[in-house]
Amino acid sequence: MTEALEKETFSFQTEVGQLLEIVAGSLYSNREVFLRELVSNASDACDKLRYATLTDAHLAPTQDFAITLEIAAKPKALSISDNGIGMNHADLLETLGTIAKSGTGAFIDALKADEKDNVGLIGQFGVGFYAAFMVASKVDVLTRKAGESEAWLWSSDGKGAFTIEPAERDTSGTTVTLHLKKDAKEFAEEARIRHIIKTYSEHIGFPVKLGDETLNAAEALWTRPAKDITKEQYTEFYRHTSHAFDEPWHVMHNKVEGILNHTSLLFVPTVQPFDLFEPERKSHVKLYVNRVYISETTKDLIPAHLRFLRGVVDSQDLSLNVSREMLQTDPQLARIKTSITKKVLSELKKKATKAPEEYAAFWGNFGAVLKEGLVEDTALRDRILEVCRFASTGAGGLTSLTEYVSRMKTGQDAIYYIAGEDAAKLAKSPHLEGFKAKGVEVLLLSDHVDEFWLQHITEHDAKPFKSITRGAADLDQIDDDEKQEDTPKAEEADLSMLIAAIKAELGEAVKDVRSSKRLTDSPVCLIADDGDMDVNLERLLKRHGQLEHGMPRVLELNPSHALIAKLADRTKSDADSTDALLKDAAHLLLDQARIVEGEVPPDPTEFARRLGIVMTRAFAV
Ligand SMILES: Nc1ncnc2c1ncn2[C@@H]1O[C@H](COP(=O)(O)OP(=O)(O)OP(=O)(O)O)[C@@H](O)[C@H]1O
Repeated sequence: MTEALEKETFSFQTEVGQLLEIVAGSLYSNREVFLRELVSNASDACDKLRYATLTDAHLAPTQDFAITLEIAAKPKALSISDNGIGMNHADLLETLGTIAKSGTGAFIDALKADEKDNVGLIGQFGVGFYAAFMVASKVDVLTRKAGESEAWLWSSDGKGAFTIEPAERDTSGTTVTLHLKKDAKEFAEEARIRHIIKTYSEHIGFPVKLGDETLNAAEALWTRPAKDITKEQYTEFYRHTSHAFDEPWHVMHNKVEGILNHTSLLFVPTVQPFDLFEPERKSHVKLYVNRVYISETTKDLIPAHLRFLRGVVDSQDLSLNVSREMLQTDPQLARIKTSITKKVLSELKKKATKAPEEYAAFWGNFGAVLKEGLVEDTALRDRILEVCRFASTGAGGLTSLTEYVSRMKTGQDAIYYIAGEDAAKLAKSPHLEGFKAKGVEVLLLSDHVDEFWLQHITEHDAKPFKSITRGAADLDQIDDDEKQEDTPKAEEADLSMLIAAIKAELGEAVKDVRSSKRLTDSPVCLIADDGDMDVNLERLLKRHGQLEHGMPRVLELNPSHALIAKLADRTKSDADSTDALLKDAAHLLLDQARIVEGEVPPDPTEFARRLGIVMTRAFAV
């Protein structure tokens, strides 16, 4: 028997402690949202119990599901009760002392880094239950889990610790009592509470009561015809179901009738949810069967690459007895999933065409997620590619592949791209010089996922994708925008001698040394040889420990650069293999190319020594 008869004291998980300090201390302009958070939790608890009664009818509460508010005048307090699933001792320990939410660490770091925007950040994260401490100096949670006989009282002043002790409760469910802070007494006024519920909780599926009065419509919003629903009502519902604070960027409310009836009310958020890039890649759309909540976070309903969606899907045609485990193999659900995915993609396509600027904001938030679908959803790959947008060296803003192809030059037979970590840095890469000079557009791919979909999709519209940091850049066959001025170049023969000398000096540090066609301003750059792994992919794999050593790269020299021309000249006139300055220059050129790529020279001391020598020579004149 694990029952504890005494009052026990526990410390909050460190992150909760930090969070509570901020929550309690912040002058939150919008702090009435605490009530929405607690009503949401109560509604979730009712949803969960209703689901549990499907398999165990004994668990059903004696009264209809409802959320009941009570106000105490002296001392001022507000309580929120539900006859939902309730919590036992283990649940309390697990949920009301810790934050199980993924992304918490990153969130706390962001809070620490940006003290000014605490409030905005808290809004994005959604503090859930802990929002109670914005208005309460002490919070009591009296709860009894459905199917169990013991009740528990959880209590805390939000200052580092909480207590749990055995208690009495006649029925299962939870009552959260807020002992209001001095400056939060307004939340013990009926009119204020009535207004808050109307504003924030009008359309949740359960009645919220104050005395005999029901304060909300208590009708699942998605069951109403879209034409009767206002923008504000959608926003309220979005915030409620997803514990969000932003406006939805886009609302999709669809009723599909026919072989497989289902209604979906889906939202694309305006801001990135915190757990977007967590490894679990959880979906947050709630599945209902005929208005009975079944589950959230199921990949069987929403593919991982649409995990930014929030909202609900309700179908009359799924079996109510479907267990969460059985969802995985339910063919009906698989069909709903495909239908929703197609619908979302077609809505995104419309947005991308009609409102490209708005779409750019969406793309900035969720493009990297959506592109995961290029790898995972082979059936809808083309449709996903259609709504993909890319930064490029072209006409500013983002471009689609179709637009890119329409701008390709005569003689250009590939879709050129450069991949790296940061689009702004990529835009300055020396590899682009020759392409810019010719007016050939290059896509700037800066999401990790880009390297992976490019392994699967090798061409678009019969044009192959080609990395400009790998293999030869054959720009000669592409028509020039305008005739290039002929810049003086190192003589072919001299250049060959220089190349041979540098190759000999650098040895195995490089795979080869070649004359470059892609450089116009920079003296050198590094590329991956044809058939070798592209530079950025190699870097990513190394960082994730999936690759120990990279391949040596090819060092390209710009024959039109004054430095290279001088060096070539020097090799000719002084073809002495013991020329120390030339040797230093060879290493410096390689290190320079590495630095431009954001890498550190492997031997910084040697690099500094050589640079010192060369600079001394330069100033000695
Ligand atoms: N009224 C309640 N009845 C039963 N369980 C509850 C209740 N309130 C909170 N809980 C439990 O505590 C957990 C934590 O609640 P909290 O509001 O902090 O986060 P959440 O609801 O899981 O996340 P979010 O608020 O971001 O959706 C809930 O997931 C639930 O398990």
